[in-house]
Order: sequence, then C-alpha cells, then structure tokens
Amino acid sequence: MSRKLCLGVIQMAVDEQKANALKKAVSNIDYLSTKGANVVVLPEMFNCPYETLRFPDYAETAGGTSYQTMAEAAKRNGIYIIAGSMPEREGTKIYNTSFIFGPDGNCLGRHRKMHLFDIDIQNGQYFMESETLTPGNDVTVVDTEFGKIGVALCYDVRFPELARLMTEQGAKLLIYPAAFNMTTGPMHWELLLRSRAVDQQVFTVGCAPARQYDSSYISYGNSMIVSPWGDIMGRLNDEEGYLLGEIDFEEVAHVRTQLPVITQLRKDLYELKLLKESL
Ligand SMILES: NC(=O)CCC(=O)C(=O)O
Repeated sequence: MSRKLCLGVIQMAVDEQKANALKKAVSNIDYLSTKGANVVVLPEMFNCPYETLRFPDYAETAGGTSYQTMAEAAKRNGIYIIAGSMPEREGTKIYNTSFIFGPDGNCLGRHRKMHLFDIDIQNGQYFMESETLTPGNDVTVVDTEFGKIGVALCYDVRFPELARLMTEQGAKLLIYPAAFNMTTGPMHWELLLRSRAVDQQVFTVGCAPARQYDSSYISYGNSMIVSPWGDIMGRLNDEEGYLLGEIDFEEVAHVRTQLPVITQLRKDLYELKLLKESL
C-alpha cells in the first residue's frame, strides 16, 4: 500500500532579479512544506524572464546558486522539489532544465526540455527557443517513496509519445513545469493536460508562472492538477497562488483495472521505441 502524496504547486510571477525570484520560490516552498506538502513544483524558467535572448545571461551550470538554493530548501524541509526549470549552461550549450531534488537535498534527476518551443502563429504567439537553447535527449522518471514521477517541460506536453515513454518507465504522475501563452493557453492547455492524463491513465500537473501583462511573454497561468480520470482536481486562475492536491497512486491502478486501455495496447502490432539517449 503506497502512501498518499501531498503535492504543492506554486504559481509565482517572474521577477527579473534572480535573487528575488529565488527568495520568493524558497518562501513559498517553506510555506507549503508547513502545510504538509511532500513534493513541491515550481514553474518553467522560475528564476529568469521567459525571453530567449536573456537565457544566456541568466544561465548557470549545474551546482550553481539556483541549484544549491533548491537543494538546500529540499533538505531543510525534508521534501522533494521539482525545481521548475532554469537556463542551464554546459560548455557552449544552454538547456531549459528542470532539476529534481530529494528530501536529503541530493539531485535525483534532471530533465532537459526535449521539444523546443519554436512556433509562429499567425496574428498570435511567436517564440523560437532554438535561438539560444539546445534540446535534451533523455526521458526523465525519478523514483520516490510514493512512486515514480515523470518530469517534462511545457511544450513537451504536446507529445504523447514522451508521456507514453515516461508511463512505460512506471511513472504514475507526470509533472510539467510550463509557461503557456495567451494564444495557445486558452485553446490547448487544459485540453493537453487532460488528454495526457486520460491517454496514459496517470495524474498530470501543469505549473505555470502568474500572468504579467507588462512582460514580453504573457503566461496564461491556470496551473492545474488532473486525475487519471481526467477530472480537474485543482486549478488556479491568472494570479499568484498555490495548489495543494492529494495524489493517491492507488487511483491509477483503480482506473486501469476498470478501463484497461494500457493493457489493451496492441503491442503485437505496434510499438514505441526509444532510439537513443544522452547524445
Ligand atoms: N514554454 C513553452 O514551451 C510554451 C508552450 C506553449 O505555449 C504551447 O502552446 O505549446
């Protein structure tokens, strides 16, 4: 019998001053820990404005200040932290990276955004992450005392293949730190999170920055937690705030027993294969 997990989702506004962003993230983490959260999630690029040309200035290597601050917050509170994402520098490359820390402060895993957000919507959102970022190649699933958690970033949610690969590695909760925008957010954000929950029969979570109309990229907000049935268990609007949700991994088995699509996959006819990792 697995223990239930209390999940905290932080929807915070971007602060251009990295030190302020870190301070705000830590005070929210500390607070949600006092409320009983075992796992806390931050938004995509929580320590940096979401602007491609500024990623190089804000980038840090693994082990840098932002990484250390998150590791210490995890250890001090004895909780897991999915540290949203931050620009990570390695050599000449910059990745959009989510570091995942365990209750002892150790880094359990790292997801480098696999699908870069390069879109150009007529009369709508334009964004080219590939101007400054390099995509990652690894599927990220971490083991916790509650069960396995898959982590991917924002635009990655549009790729059911990645959700399937995480699910095949045993993940029962898929967490997407994200920053959808005012063009695609109202159209697709809820639809995608609920679709991934229903097609993989897992919990899904989207954690976004709060909406700021004076920034060059306006986040849709609307952080949410979705059950394996596709129900929205909790949802924020556009402002700063937090969600606390109870995740019972037993519910995944309960749904899959009644509606056994995962076992009904025709693996004799088709398969999804991971061709390479860690290029
Ligand atoms: N930060 C992102 O990857 C945004 C993804 C997004 O808005 C979308 O429509 O997809």
